[in-house]
Amino acid sequence: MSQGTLFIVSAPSGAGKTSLVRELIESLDGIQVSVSHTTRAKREGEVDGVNYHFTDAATFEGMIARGEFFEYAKVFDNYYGTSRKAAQTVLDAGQDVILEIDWQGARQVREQMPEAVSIFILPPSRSELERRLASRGTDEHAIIARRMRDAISEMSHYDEYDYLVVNDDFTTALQELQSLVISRRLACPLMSERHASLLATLLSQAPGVE
Ligand SMILES: Nc1nc2c(ncn2[C@@H]2O[C@H](COP(=O)(O)OP(=O)(O)O)[C@@H](O)[C@H]2O)c(=O)[nH]1
Ligand SMILES: Nc1ncnc2c1ncn2[C@@H]1O[C@H](COP(=O)(O)OP(=O)(O)O)[C@@H](O)[C@H]1O
Repeated sequence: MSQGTLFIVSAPSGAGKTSLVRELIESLDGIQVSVSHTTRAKREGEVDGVNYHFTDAATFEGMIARGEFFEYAKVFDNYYGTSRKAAQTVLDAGQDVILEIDWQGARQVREQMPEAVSIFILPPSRSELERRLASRGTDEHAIIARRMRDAISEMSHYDEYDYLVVNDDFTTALQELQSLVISRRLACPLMSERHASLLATLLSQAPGVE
């Protein structure tokens, strides 16, 4: 079975990547998001095993020691990481997989899988980023201030990515993400099995063709 494509999606906190990725996987078949592990506290409404695998630091460090992470990093003083199992299970099923990770994790993934496609999502302005962080209603003022400070260093890595999407109008940004996934699927070197068998038929027994 052919392997799916691995997409990396990064953005400063509050830019809208979780909302966009959720809509993207609902709107397209054959694509899933990998569920990360984290040591950060669960927010109201979040479900263990769905939004994240919520773990304590000792468990996370045990997984690091056993080499169970494909990538991991410390972000806002907490550990976040993608287990090898989480990403590989989806890819082996022939599905595309999205990793919602920070720039440090993105670097680790590119080293191991240079064919991964990376996308950076930008907010339309700093003030709108702050407004979104506040309007989400999930974080205290101090946490929002910390995320705003770290947003600039996260965004400074934009040029390590293959594509940039500005999340100003949500529908436009979603359409751009859909186009990136679809165009990757149509790319020749990643020919699907359907295209491979069509081409085998078209190019075989071609009587009279030089
Ligand atoms: N390296 C890495 N970063 C992650 C992973 N999961 C999430 N992150 C990063 O951690 C940041 C904080 O995530 P979170 O606390 O859920 O806040 P949110 O992005 O504002 O929803 C995100 O912006 C991601 O960039 C992961 O598995 N690996
Ligand atoms: N294009 C957009 N316009 C206005 N609000 C948005 C847009 N995209 C996302 N949001 C809102 O901004 C907040 C942060 O989005 P979220 O997906 O949680 O961001 P992230 O995962 O990048 O931290 C949420 O309340 C979300 O509904």
